[in-house]
Amino acid sequence: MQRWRGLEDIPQDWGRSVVTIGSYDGVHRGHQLIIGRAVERARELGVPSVVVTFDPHPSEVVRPGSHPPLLAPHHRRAELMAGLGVDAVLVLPFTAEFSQLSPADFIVKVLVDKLHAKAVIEGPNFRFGHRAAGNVAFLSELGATYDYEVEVIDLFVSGTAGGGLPFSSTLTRRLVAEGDMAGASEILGRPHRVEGIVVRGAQRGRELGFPTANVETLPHTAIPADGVYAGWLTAAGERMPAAISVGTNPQFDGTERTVEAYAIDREGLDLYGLHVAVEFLEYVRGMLKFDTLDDLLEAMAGDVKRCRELTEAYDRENPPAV
Ligand SMILES: Cc1cc2nc3c(=O)[nH]c(=O)nc-3n(C[C@H](O)[C@H](O)[C@H](O)COP(=O)(O)O)c2cc1C
Ligand SMILES: Nc1ncnc2c1ncn2[C@@H]1O[C@H](COP(=O)(O)OP(=O)(O)O)[C@@H](O)[C@H]1O
Repeated sequence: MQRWRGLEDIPQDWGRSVVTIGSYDGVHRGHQLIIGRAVERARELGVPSVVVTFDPHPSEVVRPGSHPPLLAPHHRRAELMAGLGVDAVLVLPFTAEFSQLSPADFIVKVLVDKLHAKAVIEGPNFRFGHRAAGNVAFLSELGATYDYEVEVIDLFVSGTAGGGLPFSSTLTRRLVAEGDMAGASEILGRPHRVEGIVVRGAQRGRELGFPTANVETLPHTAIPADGVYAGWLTAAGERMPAAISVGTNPQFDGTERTVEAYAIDREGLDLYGLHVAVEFLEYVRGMLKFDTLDDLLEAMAGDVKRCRELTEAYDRENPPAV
């Protein structure tokens, strides 16, 4: 898959293509349907498929300080898109100047002049151009002039997550913020994951008998609500069942909010400085301040047992693809 960081990275001799445009944060199941259809249509037409996305998130430029928490960093989105068979991802720097482009100018500058769009695949709520004034009706209208077709894919509505609301990044962010990881997984099609470098903490975990890798997450990461979670810690290509703690460690009167993962039954790991991923399967309990340290230790032992059971059950039901 090709990755372009701006319009100037598109090869000069790039021919016609099938394009889909969006933030696609999280590449959730609704996104997967649209992107999957773009890949399929591209194959039918015998041309490559291109996903166009933005960095930073457009809302940050339109309303500074409003950058939403992200479900997946761009490199992870690219990995997921490559997995869907996408041929190229174009990440457009979303500048103040870019945000001023009218819907018609956006179409001409990006879709027509650069990507030579033959087909554009979007969800019904796609908006683009200055003040988000462009919609799929306008996009279709200009297709007659510029020789591209437009296909609109229905929004995916979930069974239960978020009470049956249409799948969206906003809904997924809300579920993550509430600690509803099962709901988030249902929309994403996989457990939510955060990543970053393992940094030093209070060096207390080892004394408690549960060393925890403290993960310095990337800016704007969607971090689940404070609490204890079952999930996995992936380091150096190995995915290990884990008990995860998110919070300020009230037991020790901490103030910094951390994401820490104890790889269950693993001893002697040295993870400092490694880039790791933490996946959240299920909420186990809230962050508490116990009366005694022994009470915390007893609770942690119970958490670990529960996390082991939950991750084992998940892996039994979802055997990894070979
Ligand atoms: C399974 C699990 C449950 C935890 N529960 C709590 C808790 O209820 N209250 C709390 O203050 N800290 C809790 N923690 C966080 C620990 O306080 C923290 O991991 C420990 O202080 C080590 O911190 P360090 O990695 O900075 O050394 C929990 C950690 C784990 C792994
Ligand atoms: N089973 C394990 N799970 C997580 N980290 C482990 C494990 N075993 C050893 N480690 C190492 O120990 C470190 C955590 O120990 P801890 O005492 O909590 O120190 P810190 O406060 O610096 O996180 C991790 O960063 C990792 O390098």
